[in-house]
Amino acid sequence: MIIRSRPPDPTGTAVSLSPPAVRAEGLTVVRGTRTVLHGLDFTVPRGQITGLLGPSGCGKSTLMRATVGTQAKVGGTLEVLGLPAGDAALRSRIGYVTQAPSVYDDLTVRQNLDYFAAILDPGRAAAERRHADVTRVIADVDLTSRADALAGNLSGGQRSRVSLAVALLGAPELLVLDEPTVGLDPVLRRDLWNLFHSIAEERGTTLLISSHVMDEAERCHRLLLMREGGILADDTPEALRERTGSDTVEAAFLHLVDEAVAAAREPAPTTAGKSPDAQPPATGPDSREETAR
Ligand SMILES: Nc1ncnc2c1ncn2[C@@H]1O[C@H](COP(=O)(O)OP(=O)(O)OP(=O)(O)O)[C@@H](O)[C@H]1O
Repeated sequence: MIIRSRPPDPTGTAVSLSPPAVRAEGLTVVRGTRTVLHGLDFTVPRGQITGLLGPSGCGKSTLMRATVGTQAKVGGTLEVLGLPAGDAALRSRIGYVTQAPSVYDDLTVRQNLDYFAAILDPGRAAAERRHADVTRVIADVDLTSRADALAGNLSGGQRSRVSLAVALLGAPELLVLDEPTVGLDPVLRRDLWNLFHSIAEERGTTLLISSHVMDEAERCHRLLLMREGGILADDTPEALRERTGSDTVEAAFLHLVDEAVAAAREPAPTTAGKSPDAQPPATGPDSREETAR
């Protein structure tokens, strides 16, 4: 189990010895015949919660799939915990929750977790450790009282939390959560965000969490704001609000969209900037776009 007692250092100085949790340079992804991520540059610092926000279809899930190594046709540089994304050594170090809960309906909550724990940490010798890990993650997601209920008899929100519990097994260093709070009531959403913060602060885990609910942005340490397959901003919520003179991250986002649209209307500068609207055509002759991992 990897538990880091050192709290995240907002200056980044104390963690500078380890590579960032995620480092992307010129990250490009092609899905079908379309380029859906256009040469992204960003880093995700360790031990913090980074929110990945943007409208539906902007590429959040694609970026997450690339990060966990399940996306084909990924070009450019993408390093995760210092290794190339998709490296086999990363499998036990990353927890990933997709948008659709992936649990067996005909097994109880505990049986689901026992099953996944046995894959992650097999063998009789590990039985006691597995039992403790399963009990811990069920408590983490507040499902102890439903541990013996069939997953198929749980509510949608409870099933999502079983998926989250699976991702927490083994205490991964990086948790990638694709819209974990979608469809949850406000109380559960608040409780889950409290859990995310305690995981980051007490265990030093890095969380990359997508959402298209802008009020969740305020709960993150850092934000990657996305639009149309590009990164519109990479900053803290406070800095974004300050920079744009906005009261909320949502207003800051809209301000940045307006800026990007206005910039795209201006005559092309000599070199393209980082704005997605200033990128060359998605199907340009960059050979990296066709490189499958
Ligand atoms: N299997 C696929 N084949 C081709 N294109 C796809 C596929 N899946 C997604 N896309 C396209 O890739 C782009 C990015 O999709 P993605 O699912 O990453 O967006 P998203 O920001 O996660 O959206 P949402 O918030 O609705 O989940 C979209 O334009 C989408 O149409």
